[in-house]
Amino acid sequence: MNFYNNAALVLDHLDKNPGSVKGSLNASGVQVQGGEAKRVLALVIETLKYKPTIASLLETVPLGQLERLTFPRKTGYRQPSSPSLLLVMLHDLLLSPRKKIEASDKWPPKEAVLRHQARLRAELVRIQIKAGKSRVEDLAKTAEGAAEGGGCRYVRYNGNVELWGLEHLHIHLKRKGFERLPAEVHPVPLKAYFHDRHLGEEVLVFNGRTNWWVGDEWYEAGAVILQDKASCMPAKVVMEGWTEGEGRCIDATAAPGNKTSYMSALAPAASITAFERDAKRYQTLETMLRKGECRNVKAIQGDFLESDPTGSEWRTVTRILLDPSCSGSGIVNRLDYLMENGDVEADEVKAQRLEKLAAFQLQMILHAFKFPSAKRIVYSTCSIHPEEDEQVVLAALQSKEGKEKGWTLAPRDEVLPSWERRGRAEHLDGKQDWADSVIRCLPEDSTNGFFVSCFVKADPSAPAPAATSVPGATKRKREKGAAAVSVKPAEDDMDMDDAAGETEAIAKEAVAAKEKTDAQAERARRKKQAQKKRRKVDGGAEGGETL
Ligand SMILES: C[S@@+](CC[C@H](N)C(=O)[O-])C[C@H]1O[C@@H](n2cnc3c(N)ncnc32)[C@H](O)[C@@H]1O
Repeated sequence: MNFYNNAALVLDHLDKNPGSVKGSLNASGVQVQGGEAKRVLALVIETLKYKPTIASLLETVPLGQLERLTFPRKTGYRQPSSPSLLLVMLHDLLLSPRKKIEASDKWPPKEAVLRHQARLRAELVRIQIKAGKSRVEDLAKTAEGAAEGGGCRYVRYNGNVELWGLEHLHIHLKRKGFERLPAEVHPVPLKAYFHDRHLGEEVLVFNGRTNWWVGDEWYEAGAVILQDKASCMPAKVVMEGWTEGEGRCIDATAAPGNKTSYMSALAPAASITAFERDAKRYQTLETMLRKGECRNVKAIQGDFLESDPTGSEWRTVTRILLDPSCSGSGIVNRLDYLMENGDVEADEVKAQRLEKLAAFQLQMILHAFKFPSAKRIVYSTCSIHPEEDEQVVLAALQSKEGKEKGWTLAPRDEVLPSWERRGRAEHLDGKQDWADSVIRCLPEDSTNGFFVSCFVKADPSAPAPAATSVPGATKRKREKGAAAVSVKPAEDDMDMDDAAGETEAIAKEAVAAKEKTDAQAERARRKKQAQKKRRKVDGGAEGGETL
């Protein structure tokens, strides 16, 4: 497609010979005139405005590596791995008003880019969130801002990879020309870093434009992991004060495994079970755990809600992390909100979607409450909606299960106390101490939009009830309140470190998921009946984990 090839040629020329865009058009040998020349120039200028944004996208979605296509010279196609060709196509697909590559669908470079468009769009949203921009157009300004100092990038040192220690990482970074600063400085200088004051020594903060890890041996070995600060928080809070011999831990909704991997590194002696319901995401989890050398984690492909909390295998579980499917970040919805302004129908769809997600989230918490030895349950979302955050927490605290078992919120002292942005009391029955107990994060904090809460048992010393499980038995009681709208969002699950989801599809998928859930519930009911019959025949044997 000559239009894009021509614009790419001009950009290539500009890269090598800085000068005026018009001058480059003439000097690059591109044969266009009149209206077509103006069109090429406009594309070049617009692409230049967003170049840092597109470059960041290509770091995370390395199309040049993912698509190893070559085209015979005679076709006139440039390699899609040519950075400039990708730049101009990505500009048109993601950042132009039409959001479209103006070429035939059969043009191989376009086909190659479109294969990754869902991931690219999700990554763009992530960049937008990080930059705190409500409109994609504002990223052009961000690019200029980034040149002067930009946002932050968080790198977590993974102590599980035993070959190297944290001190060696500092030496490695020094060799790469980075200065370790004794305290926070904002904006972070391009060639400096410091450790995060809320999370501790293992989380290092760099300038948002740094990418030293690309091709770096530490990164390749899994000894450093790129993980947003907010996404580190739940793991840190759930493992707070963990002591050896204390009991087992569960990550109930684990894939892709960022938080599991951090839990594992924080307490290498802890025995952690990671549940993941979705088969494809389970594969990603396994890869992540293998790469991160999480030797203390056992991954299970299964539904956390189908585990039997009183089964012998789970009786010693003391800590549970719940980071369930959510609206895919409240920030995305903040953008939706701006687009949907005044659109009553869209508001209704949004409200229904949130209601269903909240019901599912509550169901997960109430299930976790049933683990007899549990004393610390962290519930987090990458949503900024109180419907999925404080209101779910409040419903859990006010539930029969929550009250009977004495669940309350951990005091602020135990939940990253120095983090200033806390919860909203108006959604927590006006209780300021509860609001202070929970954490909120916003893009203004140089993190993704996030929510973290921590339930603790008022009397953790209360004796655990005796095991009541039967081999192979599945206990899947529906929770009061959650039962009527029980929903398991399926493919809409999204974590901000996992840019694979398309949040726009949530509403439709939630409805589809509900139908699926109803069918599953019916199957589970039949299975239970059959098990009951079998148990009668077996005479009720003891023990055994259930899934
Ligand atoms: C927000 S993501 C979790 C991100 C993960 N904690 C991380 O930091 O990498 C939610 C995950 O939970 C899974 N999930 C949702 N409901 C589940 C359930 N009932 N049992 C097990 N996994 C579930 C989804 O498939 C999805 O992979």
